[in-house]
Amino acid sequence: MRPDKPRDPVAGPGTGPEDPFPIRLSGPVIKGFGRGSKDLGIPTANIPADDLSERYPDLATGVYYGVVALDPAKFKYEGQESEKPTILPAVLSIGYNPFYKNTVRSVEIHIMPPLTQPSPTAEGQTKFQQLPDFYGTPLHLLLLGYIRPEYDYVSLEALVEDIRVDCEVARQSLMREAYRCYLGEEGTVAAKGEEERKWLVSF
Ligand SMILES: Cc1cc2nc3c(=O)[nH]c(=O)nc-3n(C[C@H](O)[C@H](O)[C@H](O)COP(=O)(O)O)c2cc1C
Ligand SMILES: Nc1ncnc2c1ncn2[C@@H]1O[C@H](COP(=O)(O)OP(=O)(O)O)[C@@H](O)[C@H]1O
Ligand SMILES: [Mg+2]
Repeated sequence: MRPDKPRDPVAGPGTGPEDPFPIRLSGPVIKGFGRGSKDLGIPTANIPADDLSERYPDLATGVYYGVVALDPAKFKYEGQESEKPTILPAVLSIGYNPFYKNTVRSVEIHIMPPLTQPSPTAEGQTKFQQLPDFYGTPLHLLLLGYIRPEYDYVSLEALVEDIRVDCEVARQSLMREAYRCYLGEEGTVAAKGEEERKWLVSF
């Protein structure tokens, strides 16, 4: 069960991602149990978790933050005109969803709006970003940090509120100079994270 204590506003070292991060994960967006949008109002793009245990046998289950890109041949983010994919902030869970007692591990990614836009999940708000569906679209994900373990919750509302806080922790963590460069925004140090950014947008 979720421990009853206040949450840290950021996660991971301020100096930038530390071993084993950044971690590259990718795959086509597949169907999950359909609970994200329907039960929680939080859509999560699921990608296959099959080769995780082989590639990262020690990767802890839990909640992570990172950045994602979607194949522009199949999905364009609002306002995106060119074939250059938009890199967006993301928060995700890797695990068994103890609240739902899943028996297989899943990777579920909630894609957030750019950091330059106001947060729709600031305290007191629960307007998680809802995009048009993009099932089947190839997705590249760069894991940059670990936030917390997965928990069971006393109620659905408690789970939703903790995921809202995860979104804020992810945002604040990614806002830091040493992480923001992975989003490839103007004004950030271009050289840093360049190789990872190149991989992110190559489909
Ligand atoms: C940031 C984030 C944190 C999550 N944390 C938990 C958690 O602590 N416990 C849990 O049971 N599920 C957690 N979930 C998973 C949700 O329960 C899951 O996304 C939901 O069941 C949707 O599943 P579906 O994609 O199969 O429809 C989390 C999801 C996200 C995106
Ligand atoms: N902000 C978002 N983040 C992730 N997926 C989103 C988002 N907005 C819409 N989607 C779409 O919603 C789908 C996920 O909804 P969800 O209810 O979790 O269903 P499933 O159980 O099939 O994963 C994604 O596969 C994607 O097509
Ligand atoms: Mg999902």
